[in-house]
Amino acid sequence: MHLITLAFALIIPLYLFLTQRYSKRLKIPPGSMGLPIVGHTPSLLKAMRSNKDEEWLRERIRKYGPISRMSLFGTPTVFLNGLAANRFMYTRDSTTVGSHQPASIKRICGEQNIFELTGEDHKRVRAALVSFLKPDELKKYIGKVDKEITAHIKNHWHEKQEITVMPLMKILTFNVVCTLIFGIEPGIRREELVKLFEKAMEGMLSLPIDLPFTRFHRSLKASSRVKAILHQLIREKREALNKHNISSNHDLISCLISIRNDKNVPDVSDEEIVDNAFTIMIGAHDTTSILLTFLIRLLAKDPSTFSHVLREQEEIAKSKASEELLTWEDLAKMKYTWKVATETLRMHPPMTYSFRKALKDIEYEGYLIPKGWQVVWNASMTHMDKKIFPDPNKFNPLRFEQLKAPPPYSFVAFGGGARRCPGKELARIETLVMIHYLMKSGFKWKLKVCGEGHDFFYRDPMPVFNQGVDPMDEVQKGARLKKGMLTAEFCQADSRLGEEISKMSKELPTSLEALAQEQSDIIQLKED
Ligand code: HEM
Repeated sequence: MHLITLAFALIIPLYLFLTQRYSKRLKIPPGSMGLPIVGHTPSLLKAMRSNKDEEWLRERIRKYGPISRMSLFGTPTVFLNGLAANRFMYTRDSTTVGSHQPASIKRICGEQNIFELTGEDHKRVRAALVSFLKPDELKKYIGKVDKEITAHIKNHWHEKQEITVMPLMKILTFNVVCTLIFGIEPGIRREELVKLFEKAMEGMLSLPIDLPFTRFHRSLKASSRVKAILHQLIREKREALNKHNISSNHDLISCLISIRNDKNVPDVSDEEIVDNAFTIMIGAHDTTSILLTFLIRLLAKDPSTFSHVLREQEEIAKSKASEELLTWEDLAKMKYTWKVATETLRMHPPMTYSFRKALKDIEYEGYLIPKGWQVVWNASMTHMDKKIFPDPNKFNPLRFEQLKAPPPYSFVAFGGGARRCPGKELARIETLVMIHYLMKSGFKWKLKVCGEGHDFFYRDPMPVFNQGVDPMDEVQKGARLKKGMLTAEFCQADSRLGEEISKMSKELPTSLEALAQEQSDIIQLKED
């Protein structure tokens, strides 16, 4: 009898709790859907293009709280913010949230790109990419990266008084990725690809309206040309592999072609290879070039950090013969330099927005995220949360030296969870090798004034540098540069610059080297 009473005493409250919980009608988050069709897209893109998107989002948070609804890129969207939101989104399983990109990205990168794949397909393609990008495998390629970087410095930095950093970093990371991912040697094909990729990038975050005058249309055209080249490349590599002219670890594409499942059939289809090689090229070269540009800029502004990095790199250089290539063990010694890079990523993460799609109704913080809606969050807003990173506007690499690591999902420059960046190791290798050779070559650099305004970059969707930042007094006063000292200019390698090049010369430069040279010449000429 006592047992029956006890059972009722437990079961009835549990029943009431559950029925109340699920009969409670969850509310859709507060907010609005903005203008018909375009929703909030133009307003957010405008804010990004004037580097005010965080302000724009904070205004929403002030108005509606950390969860609100809006309409972005033609899709009903829930915007989430904060550490709890990062944790929530990165730890959802693949049956609750699917990866999802704005329609423009999906169309330009292709339906089979890893960001679009879910469940088993995502696991399979990710595993194939990781088999090439994992540290144990990448160790073998440090020599290749080393050679690309020393050649780059020799061609673009030595004996120059001024350089434009961003376009050069793009050329550098493009070349590294061309070697490692595509296995394409320098030449006409690389040159065609670099231009096509830049064009494809321009329409990544745009309204997907495919009309001849839209950015989206131009990007789509560029991406289909790239994909045709990639299909041709696959045919050539397959033949070379069959004839044993190259091995399966020659580059990422050869590796993907060679992976077979337990039924001995190719594990990754040609479409998947093309879409993912394309996506990786965009993800890999833009992100790392942006990290390097901000890093060079921050080093120019902080002599004490500069000399600390210099000491670390000199120690490593001393232990090596003059032409000896860097090794995995050398990179492991560059601990301080990587902390400086990590702090750079905290302050200026190249990728800030993540997109997912609710695959079922989701309850979050008492609100309903309806099935089919897009979820967007600016994960790296936590990088500037003073409760997590005290004095967040201060560039302080030592914060990553302290024993207390930031809480999980607060430092998210490389994302988190099942979709965290598999290219982090390659980005680390490129960054450390580049900084090593800049220091070893004895360069020092100052920022050069070449424009007005406080905002030195904006997002489109990746950071683009405005011309002219942080004037250095000595340069402004016209002090002479010491011999051998480089002035790092941060100028935009965008279409405006392209237009100027076209105006000055009917014939565009044909080689990448010439392109870089032209860009700095133009800046030189403007100053004259
Ligand atoms: C500084 C350099 C880099 C940064 C800051 C960066 C950042 C990120 C972030 C934030 C994500 C997650 C996006 C999300 O959750 O929505 C991501 C994913 C990804 N990244 Fe990177 N990345 C970098 C370099 C690279 C490189 C060098 C490669 C390839 C060689 C690469 C390949 C990828 C791929 C394939 C994904 C998708 C992973 C998946 O969905 O499973 N990234 N990256």
